[in-house]
Formats: sequence, structure tokens, C-alpha cells
Amino acid sequence: MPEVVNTSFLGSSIEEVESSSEEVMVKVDHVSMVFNMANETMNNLKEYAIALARRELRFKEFRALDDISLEVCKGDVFGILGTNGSGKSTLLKIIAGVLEPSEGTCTINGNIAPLIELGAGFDMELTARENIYLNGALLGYSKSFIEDHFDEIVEFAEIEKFLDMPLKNYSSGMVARIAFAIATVIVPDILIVDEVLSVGDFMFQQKCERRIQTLIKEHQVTVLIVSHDNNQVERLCNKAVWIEKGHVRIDGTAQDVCQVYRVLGGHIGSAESEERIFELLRDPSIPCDELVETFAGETRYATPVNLLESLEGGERSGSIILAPGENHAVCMLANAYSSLNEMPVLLTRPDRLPDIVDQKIRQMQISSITVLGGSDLISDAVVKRLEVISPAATITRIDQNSEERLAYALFKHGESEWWGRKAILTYQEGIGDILCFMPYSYRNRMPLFFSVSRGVIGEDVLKSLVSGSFDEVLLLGGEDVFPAECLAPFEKAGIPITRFCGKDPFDANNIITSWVEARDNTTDQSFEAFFVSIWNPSDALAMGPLTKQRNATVLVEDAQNLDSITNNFSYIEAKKDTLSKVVFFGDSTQFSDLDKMLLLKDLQRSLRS
Ligand SMILES: Nc1ncnc2c1ncn2[C@@H]1O[C@H](COP(=O)(O)OP(=O)(O)OP(=O)(O)O)[C@@H](O)[C@H]1O
Repeated sequence: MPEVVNTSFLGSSIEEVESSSEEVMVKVDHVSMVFNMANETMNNLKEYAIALARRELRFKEFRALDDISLEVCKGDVFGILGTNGSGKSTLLKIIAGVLEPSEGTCTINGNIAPLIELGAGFDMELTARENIYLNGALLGYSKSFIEDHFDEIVEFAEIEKFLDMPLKNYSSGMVARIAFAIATVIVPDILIVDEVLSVGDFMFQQKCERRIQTLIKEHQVTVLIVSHDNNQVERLCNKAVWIEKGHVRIDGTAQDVCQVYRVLGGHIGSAESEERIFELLRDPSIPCDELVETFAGETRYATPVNLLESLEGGERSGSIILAPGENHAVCMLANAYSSLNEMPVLLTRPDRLPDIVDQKIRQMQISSITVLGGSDLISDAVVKRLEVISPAATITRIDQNSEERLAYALFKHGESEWWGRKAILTYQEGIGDILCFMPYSYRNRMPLFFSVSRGVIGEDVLKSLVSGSFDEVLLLGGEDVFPAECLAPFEKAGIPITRFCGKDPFDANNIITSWVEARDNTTDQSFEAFFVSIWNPSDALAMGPLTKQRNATVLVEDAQNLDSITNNFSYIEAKKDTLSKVVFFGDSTQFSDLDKMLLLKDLQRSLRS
């Protein structure tokens, strides 16, 4: 049996998987199933016959199930979860005796009523009445048995009015009703239910669930259910298994398995990452949540307000920057500009100031507001509203509508001696890299420049970059964005360029973090790790000042990608001696409680070692 994952830290009170009886009804013992699939596509049967005769047919093997072992005891209601194509139906077919496993054995104790493939055992040209007899015969019922139970079947399936209609005119839900009614008219020892429940309508699903409950309670029938509905499995089953890519990921109480599946189901990643995460799940320790903090507002406009309230001196700040929240690149410019004197950043909708921002500005004594963007990015109505709610403030609009122009205008707007001696040149979509760089670029007051388009750097931008104001230009983007020829002027002017380009955002994150650590002598200082969701960084758009105050490192994460998660595990394990807190920028759709718990468990475990 695969090891049962102890997920009691998730709140489950059931520590051990209890079966109603010790009597094993289904024993799947090291079962594998290998399908042979033709390598070439054959256009017709003739081509196939010729290829077969010439022995030219080539097959490739596909392992749909890989060394599966499980036991189902009498009275168990056993749920099988897994994403599409994970091997659930193949396993049920082996248990039902429809398929012979390629390796291993499957032992069944009792008779089985299989509800496996919708339409199997039916003739679509025949009427429902004829099909009841046909399907009943295939299940081994005698004609007189079906006659005795005919009305019961029809009544349960609710098809009285359609009895003499050919099945081809039935909906799939109606076929499922007949199939379920016939299969459960007898009391089987083992009932197998695949997909049938999912095609019936809600009322019928409930009716089926009630019948299953009766079969279990009154007759101790053993039930195996495949379902994509996590809640249904949790409701009906006492045990469950999660199968993925043909192997068992976790088995245990239905409650535990469903909780883990709910948050980790559908994730991608290597087998090593998967094992590392499941190994952590098996660790029964309960993480302490003092080490974690989350910034996530109801909207992207609320989070910067929370951030401002968490900033030391943030509320007393006399100056703020207002950026268009829908434009991530401009928000990054706001953070770069903020580094000059640590002004908090607030975000606005393009057409109106969000209520929460409006309220915050009214509460503060603000003497200056820098509005980032022309009227294409932030409407005149927003600026008018600022004049009304903050009449004493000087409002300066950086009146440009493209990211590239806005970056340049902002650089010129800041006094040249305020900016540091390094600059970043990047492109509008390079947000992940800019975020990773933010603590370093913020500390070093680095201006941010954008290219006009791929391979094109604005003339005045180029002139500023090679004018001698900067000792080094950090280039965020690969050859596809900045080909070597567009960088020739830097070489000519003797300005060193350091290019950052990773295979993926996580690789780029590692490269940037290592580079910063090698440059900055801050490795022995206490720091916080800021986690930002790579696909939706909207809660991190104003975090610049906080990165400085908290001495942060930014780590991008894709919580759906196990490799990304374990990559960050490795980082925090390596930094455990100086890491003081993990801070998540994102709501529960970006980072679930389980994601956070896994990271904390990993941190705590490395602190113990
Ligand atoms: N007869 C077959 N020949 C070749 N490959 C097959 C055969 N039957 C299933 N497979 C493959 O085996 C894998 C598992 O299929 P299976 O139907 O068991 O998945 P499943 O978990 O039930 O999926 P779903 O949730 O979509 O119903 C799939 O990749 C499928 O294409």
C-alpha cells in the first residue's frame, strides 16, 4: 500500500483511515497497465493491413497505470480523484474485469455491478424498453428477474413517457439514469460508478447518492466512485485515492485526500518536486504562523493602502505618487521614482479614483502628488478629484502616455544627482524581472528605462544612458528583445552592460538574486522573503518602499508549478539563518493556505536541522 499522507495539520480529526470492516473486497496489487499505440497515423484499414503484413507497424508503449496498489474493504465508499487522463477509468476497468492488467494482479471478492462506460451494453437503435432487457442480460439477470423489476427500473430512471423511443434520441443524462437504475436494481457486493453520476442532472445525482447511501447502510455494499467533483467525493466517501499520471499521489481518508487535491490538483512539475512536496505533507508538524504575513486587498487598489499603513512614516508622508493600477509597467516606474525619497505609491483606476484611495488621501496631510501618466492612462476626472480632496497639495502630472516616454520624462523630472550610478533598461513585459530587482534597484535609486519596441531604444534614452551619468546598465531581456546590434552604442561609449535572461521567470529570479547577493554586502543581515505571484503580481505593484524598510528579497512564484515552489524552498533553506519572515503578496487565489503552510513547514524544518 502506498504510504498514507498524514494531513492532520489541515484540520482533519480523522488520523487513521478507518474501514467499516476488515474484509478486503478489492485488492489491487502492483498493477500496471501498458497500452500499445501505433506510431504512425493510418489513413484507412487497407494501409493498416498492408503495414501489418509487412511487419512495418511500429508501436510505442504508453504506461497508463504504474505500480498501483490499494485495498478496498467491505462497506468502504472509495473515491478515485485525478485530472483528465490520469488513469482513473483504466483502473476501474481493471477492477471490473473489462481490462487485464499488463503487470500485477487484481483480486475481487464478490459480484460487481459496473457502471463504467456510458452507453456500453446498450444498443442505440433499440428502444429504452428493449435496452433494459439487453443490458440486464449483459449484467447476468434472467428475463423473469427483469420482468419482475421492470417497473422499479423505469420508475427510478423516470423514463415512463419515453420507454418506446430509440435510445439514440435520449440525452446522455437519460442513458445514465437507465444504466444506474439497472445496475442497482440488485444489491451488488461491489458497485463501480464512473462518470455516470456526473452526466445526470442535479436532482438525479441526489437521487443516485441517496440510493448509494441506502446500499451502503442497509446492505454494506462496497462502492468505488470516480468523480471530478471533489465535494461529492468528500460527501460520499470514507476513503479516497488521488491518481496522477498513472501513479498514486496520496491515499487516505476522503477528507484528507480531497483537501490536498483541492489545492494541489492540476499542478505541474517534476517527479522530484512532487516527491519533495508530498514528503513535507507527510510531516505531521504544525507550522507556526508568526513567521508569515500577507498583503492582499479586496482589489489591487486596496493593497497599496494597506502597504502604506504598514510603512514606517507612511501615513505621515507629505508626498505620494499616483500610478494607473492597470498598467504594470507604469507601476514599476512609480516604484523607481519612489526610491528617490521613499514616497508611498497609490494606484488609481483610469477613469476614477477608487473609494479606498480617495478616503486615504483625504485622511492624509499631503503637500505634493505626482500623477504618472497622461490622460490616456489617468483621466482628467481623476486629477480634478485630487484637486478637490487635497486642495493644499501641488499636483504634478508627468504627462506622457507611452511607458517609454513616461520613463524618460520621469528620469528627467528627478534631479539627476538624486539618481544612482546604475540604470535598468528593459521592455514593457519584463515585469517579473523588474520585481525581482526591486529591492536592489530601490536601495540604489536606479531609474528604469523601457525600449520603444523590440530592438529599438529611443534616441534620447540612449543618449542619457551613454552620457556618463551611469557606470553600468543592467539589461533585463534576451537577444530577442535586445539584439546585439542595438547595444553597439554602449560598447562604443565604454558603458558596461550586464544582461539578465533566464530560461523562465524562476530561472531569471535565481540569476538576479545570486547576482545581487554577490554585489551587495547584505547577506549576513536579517531579511524578509517577499513572495509574488508571477502570473498576477497586482498585489505587489506598490511594494518598493517596503522592500527597503524590510530589507527584502523578492521571489516570484507560480503556485501551480511544483518546480517553482520547490525552487523557493531551496532558497529559504539556504537562507534560514538570516530569514526573519515570509511575506506573501497575493490573495488566496494566488497563494492558498496550504501553499503558505508548505513553505512554513519547510522553513521550520530547516531551522530545526
Ligand atoms: N485503450 C487505450 N489505448 C491507448 N491508450 C489508452 C486507452 N485507454 C486509455 N488510454 C490512455 O490512458 C490514459 C488514462 O486514461 P483514463 O481514461 O484511464 O483516464 P481518466 O483518468 O479516466 O481520464 P478522464 O478524467 O478524462 O476520464 C489516457 O492518456 C488515455 O489516453
